[in-house]
Amino acid sequence: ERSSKSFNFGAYHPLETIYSWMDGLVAAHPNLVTKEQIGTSYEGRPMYVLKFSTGGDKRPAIWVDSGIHSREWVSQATGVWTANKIASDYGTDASLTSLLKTMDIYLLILANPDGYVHSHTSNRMWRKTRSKNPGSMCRGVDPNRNWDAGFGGPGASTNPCSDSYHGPSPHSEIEVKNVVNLVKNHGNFKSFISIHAYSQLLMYPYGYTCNDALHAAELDSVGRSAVQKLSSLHGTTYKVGSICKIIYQASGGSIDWSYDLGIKYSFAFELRDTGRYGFILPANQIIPTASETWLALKDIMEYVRDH
Ligand SMILES: O=C(CO)C[C@@H](Cc1ccccc1)C(=O)O
Ligand SMILES: [Zn+2]
Repeated sequence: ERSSKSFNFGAYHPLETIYSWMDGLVAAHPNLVTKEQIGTSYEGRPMYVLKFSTGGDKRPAIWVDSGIHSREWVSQATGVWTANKIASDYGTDASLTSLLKTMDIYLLILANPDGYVHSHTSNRMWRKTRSKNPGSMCRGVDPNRNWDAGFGGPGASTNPCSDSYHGPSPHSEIEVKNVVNLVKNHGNFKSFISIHAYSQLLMYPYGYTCNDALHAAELDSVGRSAVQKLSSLHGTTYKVGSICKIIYQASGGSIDWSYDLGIKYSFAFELRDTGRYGFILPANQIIPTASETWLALKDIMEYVRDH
């Protein structure tokens, strides 16, 4: 079977390839990485988180998810590269090693597995889940409008055929429910980071309102520091701000839910680019994108570790 050595991080891979690569990563780093199934998707596919831990029980933890919107392929590819980076650098990168002495990292690479398969096999531009909507020919709920945070408010659609359809009720989507259950049962997450593409933005709550979050000033300064590190690698420029102010009002978003649950350090990345290729980012930009993004992720994680 393919060892993780020969894996091409600079390509977009189908679900099965990513899943078998995950098994290879776990096998190669048994004292650091475990794979936990957090549930299944609507169509019955397993949902796996990679847990990076050096011990303890329910240590303070950092959540990172990618691929909640299936068409944003550089997001899932960045998740794969990041998983490998953490496993490879543990033990040599002093800062990461010290972080993993006291904290755990949970990484959900394929947050929307059904949508990801659909975007590979049927419709490259598919964004939502693949659930059936009663009384409609249109499938799917926007998993980033389905969280119990300003649910159903402005910035989401009531139309099942819309790409921002919020669904019949909060957490109606099993893919969302699985994450909600894990995060609530764990109870010790300090940071919740969701990776999207594209626009080159680092955002913090809120999306459901343009009123400032209590910790907006702190989150803004953490964000600015992180994007400075990001830009230092290839000169890629990002904007920083609250979701509502920097792009648009969006209700039911994941990081609004995590923030209101008390997970202060909640952020959403919008990776490359700014519209030239959009969702169809050439594969030769995966590694540069993931590499620069890691500098920002690491900066945020170090801040969380130290505060
Ligand atoms: O998918 C997008 C393209 O990645 C933009 C994201 C912006 C967003 C991100 C986090 C929370 C709420 C909205 C969205 O509309 O859900
Ligand atoms: Zn998105």
